[in-house]
Amino acid sequence: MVNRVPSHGLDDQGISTPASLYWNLNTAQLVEQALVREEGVLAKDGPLVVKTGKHTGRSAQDKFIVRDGETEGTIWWDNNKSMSSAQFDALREDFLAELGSKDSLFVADLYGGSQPEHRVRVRVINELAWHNLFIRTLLVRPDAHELEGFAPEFTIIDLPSFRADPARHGTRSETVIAVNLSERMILIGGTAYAGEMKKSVFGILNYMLPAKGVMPMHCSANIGPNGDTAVFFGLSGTGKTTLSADASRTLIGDDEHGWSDTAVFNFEGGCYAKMIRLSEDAEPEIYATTRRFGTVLENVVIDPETRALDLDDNSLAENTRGAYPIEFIPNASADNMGPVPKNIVMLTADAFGVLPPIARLTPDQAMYHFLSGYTAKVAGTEIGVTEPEATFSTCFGAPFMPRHPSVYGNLLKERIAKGGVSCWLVNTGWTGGKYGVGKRMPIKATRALLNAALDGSLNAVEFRKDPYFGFDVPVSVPGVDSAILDPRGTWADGQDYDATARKLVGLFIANFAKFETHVDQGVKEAAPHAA
Ligand SMILES: Nc1ncnc2c1ncn2[C@@H]1O[C@H](COP(=O)(O)OP(=O)(O)O)[C@@H](O)[C@H]1O
Ligand SMILES: C=C(OP(=O)(O)O)C(=O)O
Ligand SMILES: [Mn+2]
Repeated sequence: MVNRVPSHGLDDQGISTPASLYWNLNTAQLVEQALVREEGVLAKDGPLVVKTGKHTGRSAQDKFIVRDGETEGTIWWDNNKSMSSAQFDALREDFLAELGSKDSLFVADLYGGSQPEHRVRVRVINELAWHNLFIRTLLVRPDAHELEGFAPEFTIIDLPSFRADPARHGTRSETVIAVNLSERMILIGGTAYAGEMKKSVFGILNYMLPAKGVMPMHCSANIGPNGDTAVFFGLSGTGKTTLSADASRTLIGDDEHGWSDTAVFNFEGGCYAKMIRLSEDAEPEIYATTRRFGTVLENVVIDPETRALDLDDNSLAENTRGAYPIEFIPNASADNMGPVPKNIVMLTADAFGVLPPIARLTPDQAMYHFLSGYTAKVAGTEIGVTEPEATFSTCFGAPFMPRHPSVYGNLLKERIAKGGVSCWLVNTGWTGGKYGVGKRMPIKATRALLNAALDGSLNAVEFRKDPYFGFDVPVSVPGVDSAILDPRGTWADGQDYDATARKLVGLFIANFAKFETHVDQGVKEAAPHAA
């Protein structure tokens, strides 16, 4: 087994363990290890299939940032939970003791960030081979030469079997994601959901890059045939991954990017797609990744005999996931980078049936919607609960933003002010009125509208002003059923639509109150009105 110990070993970092250390194993070696250690099984066509147990998604309430001299004045504490240095010290001591009790550990040296001058060197130490495979698949893989002298700037220790102690560590539960920005260490324990690792690296870059004048973004990105980059902001489930994989455009990445003076660059080197009810017809590129070696499938149900996948089975999780290297998508950028954007798309999944499937935004409206970060969930699964649930998550990613939203907002504002960028709001949510009646927007319709927006042809059609939100909505678009362009028309009773629209406007206005003092008059006036 290739297992070259790098020049900067764990001893350099004050970490000592009798465990066998597996350094920078490749995909085949890590899959082999995962199977030998019975961490997962192989699916029919090659993917490694694993279960994460209790945690099948992120534990946002269990994430903490250490509050110290470095972070006191730089972190947006209203949105980030704090941990004291003493609590972190105790946690680190216990993590290091636990490392000492392991027989084997897997270590990967990786980059967060594709643009060389803006990346961060991250070392990830895992107790699970499949977690090591996951993070190696998701982040940017250094070449053999770069690995030799690799000196980590940040270290992540990821121990799913660790149990945090609320009394000793100040945590809320046995689960902990503790981020120490001055010691440059992240400790993840008590959860096996692999997405926690990649989003931790996102948090690091979201903290560091604004100081270098780079805008970090929770978005996907791709490049059109004319070299026109588009970025797609959106909260989880709004369609970043789905819509960015489009055969007619070159994929830069599906989730986390930086916008520097010269480029849009992926923070990652892999994608993390939702697998639940994935359709081969609507998402052929992503579907194909479920049929090859190198993909890691989390909580996807598999027949123990035939090893066939059942992507429709949500018995282990609704949030079933697939991780694969970006080159598994046929038309992916070789360097995970593209030119600065021509189009900014804000994705939302509106469950109220109020927002149109596409709208054109002025720069002020774009700022308003960026700071609002609206999406919605359909009502809960309990019988009788029919009201959709609105979520406002600023910058379309509040859980990942260590700094105040105005920091990210101002970076966006500067970029839009330079000119040459068109902004769009795209609703991938539910049409046709109240939930129960409504249907999710067909992926093909969303793609058709997006492509018309991105290739410029949408600018040639007739627009109307939305009476509530004030943005421009196309009246008809070639190749798209005009009926879906006007949400009010899809409701059985227009007055029901109006009542629901007024309610949603009220939610927007109440949510935006906290930003009023941070924005100028133009952005304030971009607020919706209860017409
Ligand atoms: N019109 C649509 N646009 C995008 N996704 C849709 C649409 N309709 C249904 N979906 C489904 O919604 C989910 C979007 O998730 P995903 O692309 O992973 O979002 P994100 O990457 O923003 O978290 C996928 O499961 C996709 O199949
Ligand atoms: C990985 C995640 O991101 P997204 O759902 O936006 O793809 C997540 O939220 O855990
Ligand atoms: Mn995604």
